[in-house]
Amino acid sequence: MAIKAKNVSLHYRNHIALHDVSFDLTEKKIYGLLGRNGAGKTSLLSILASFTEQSDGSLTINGEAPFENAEIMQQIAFLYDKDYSGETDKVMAVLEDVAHYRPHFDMGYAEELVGRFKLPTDKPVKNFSKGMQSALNVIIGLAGRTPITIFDEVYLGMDAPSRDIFYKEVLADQQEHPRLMILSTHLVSEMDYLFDDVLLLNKGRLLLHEEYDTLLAKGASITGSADIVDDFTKNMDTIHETKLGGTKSVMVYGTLREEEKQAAIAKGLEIDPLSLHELFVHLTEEETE
Ligand SMILES: Nc1ncnc2c1ncn2[C@@H]1O[C@H](COP(=O)(O)OP(=O)(O)OP(=O)(O)O)[C@@H](O)[C@H]1O
Repeated sequence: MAIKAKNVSLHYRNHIALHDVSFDLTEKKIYGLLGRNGAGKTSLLSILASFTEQSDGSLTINGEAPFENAEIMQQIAFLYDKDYSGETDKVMAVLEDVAHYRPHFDMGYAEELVGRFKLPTDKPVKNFSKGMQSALNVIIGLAGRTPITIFDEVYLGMDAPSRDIFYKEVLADQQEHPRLMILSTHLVSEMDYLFDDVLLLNKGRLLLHEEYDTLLAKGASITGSADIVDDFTKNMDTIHETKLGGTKSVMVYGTLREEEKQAAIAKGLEIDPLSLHELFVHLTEEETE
């Protein structure tokens, strides 16, 4: 499976939702797609899932354009906040329906997950709570074992224990049946351990695509006496600052070389790693905030 996006833009009537987005996703791993509200995550995923066509640029999946391409659509599962208000069938009937058009669907696993999420089997899906409907989407996505599986903020309404089951199952099933999986989210601190790679969208532009470990290695917080911190970080890319009395803490982005770290420690500065949550918040912060 290879997804290649080259200078993809998407314009709605009077709004540019995606601007010049380029990336290659070529491995069977878990890609985390992060972005604030309105960053363009759903717009991008809709193009990948062939629901929408880009206005400019090219997007190919295994070398072909996905839009209205039945063969490519077979290879992709797009799970999103679906409206089940008209679904009069019960959960097992819905899953059997899905299994008909998903060649890799594992009904045994789906039934196991219905039990794990404690979904009622005796009432129509339209009467499920929001969190139960989201769990059904998770089950369809996991048991479908589709080569490209996309979960677009699929956890909406799920309580913390249910989300925890979702995350654990993603990891366990991905281990057994690797596929190219994309998880879009803004629950970054809760899900960061799932990601092999991170793509960060900001205002319709792709700010970065990095391996998770590489990205984390680029962030650091440097704390100490304000004037020493200022001097040490004056040529660095600063993404956030806090000051308390004479002590200052500066978050920097970019790779801090080993000798720079040693020099900082020698000056009495403290260097700490940043979390993905901190990088997400500060890299996407408005200038004026
Ligand atoms: N059909 C549409 N017509 C006009 N503008 C739209 C349409 N759909 C989305 N947009 C706009 O495009 C931008 C990106 O929206 P999108 O839903 O892709 O963001 P998102 O990152 O998924 O956001 P969220 O995290 O809030 O779900 C937003 O400003 C949104 O208002």
